[in-house]
Amino acid sequence: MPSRSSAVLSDAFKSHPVHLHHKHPDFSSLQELPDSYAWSQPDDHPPSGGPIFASESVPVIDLDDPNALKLIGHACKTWGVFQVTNHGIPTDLLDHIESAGRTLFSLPVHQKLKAARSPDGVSGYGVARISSFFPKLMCDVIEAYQTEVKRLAGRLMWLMLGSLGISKADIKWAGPKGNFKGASAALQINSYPACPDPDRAMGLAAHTDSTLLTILYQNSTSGLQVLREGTGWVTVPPVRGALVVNVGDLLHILSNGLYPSVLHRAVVNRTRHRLSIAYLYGPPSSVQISPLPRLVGPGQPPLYRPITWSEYLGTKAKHFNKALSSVRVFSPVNGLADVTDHNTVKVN
Ligand SMILES: C=C1C[C@]23C[C@@]1(O)CC[C@H]2[C@@]12CCC[C@@](C)(C(=O)O1)[C@H]2[C@@H]3C(=O)O
Ligand SMILES: O=C(O)CCC(=O)C(=O)O
Ligand SMILES: [Fe+2]
Repeated sequence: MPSRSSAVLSDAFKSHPVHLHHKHPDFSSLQELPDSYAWSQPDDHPPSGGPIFASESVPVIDLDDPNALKLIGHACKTWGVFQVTNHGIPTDLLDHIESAGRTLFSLPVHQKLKAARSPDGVSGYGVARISSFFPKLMCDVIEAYQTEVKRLAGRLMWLMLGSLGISKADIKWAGPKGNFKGASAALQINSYPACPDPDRAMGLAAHTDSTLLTILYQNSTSGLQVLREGTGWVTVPPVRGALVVNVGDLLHILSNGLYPSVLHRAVVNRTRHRLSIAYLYGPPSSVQISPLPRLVGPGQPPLYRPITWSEYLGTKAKHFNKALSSVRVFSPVNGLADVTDHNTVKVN
């Protein structure tokens, strides 16, 4: 993570430090799920031993496909998530990051704690910041970074924006070369140890990312699930060499709700360790994100007020899954809840 990015992001948490006082168990030696990790959401949780089989699956898009722009637009509108192949990041490099992540997580707990993340920090070893919103613990860890995906993130931004009819002239903050040079980002490595009681545990609770987009590498153990309206939780199966792309809350705002951010979570596996690496990508610190003028008009008022990434992260740290609706300015006349608001997520 460039130091500039981390300054931008850590500023966001200065006023919302998260104090999580708990032990870091050595998962490799645990035979039973500790009570502090036992969740009680049986209805909301898949049975152990396999992915949910849905009739539809998350689109896998070949970036070399001449129809990639159209396919991406459709995926953003209908799923909020898709996988990409032929993205230009060599599989060898992905294997390399995975083994670097494994090496980090296999260190003894006391060594990992030497790099513990502070309550108002962004990087370091620890549980996800959203843990403070849940009474039970998740098997999740934060760590360092990689930068090769930045170029891919810029390319995906133009594909996603292009599919909305937005051109380089419309996004001044992409810089004179249009390469989003000033973009901020955080790289998070998540480790989900094998769990003796996966039906009662949670890897990472349901959330949307506070980003423009997130690029996620997952190893060969499945666990990522996205919420699909009318279907329920759908597993995003690992595809060798592919990367998952999530629409985040800031793209939701920028697109005036046309590309809704995707609610997702990670479940754990009884026998297999799972690793994922999330590249959380957002705008430069000074940029106010608001619905793009091209996407608003007489029949389509701007639905969200302007907000910087740092301010949005602060809002998320306070309101969690109600953050997006707290930024919303225009309420539908029929008084119905916005289907794209994720404020009805059940917690224990
Ligand atoms: C830039 C960021 C987004 C994030 C908070 C962070 O500073 C770095 C970690 C990100 C993450 C990953 C797991 C889920 C999440 C909600 C969390 O607790 O930490 C996201 C945050 C986010 O997108 O709001
Ligand atoms: O591990 C996963 O698949 C999900 C990780 C995630 O959602 C995140 O880091 O924001
Ligand atoms: Fe996420």
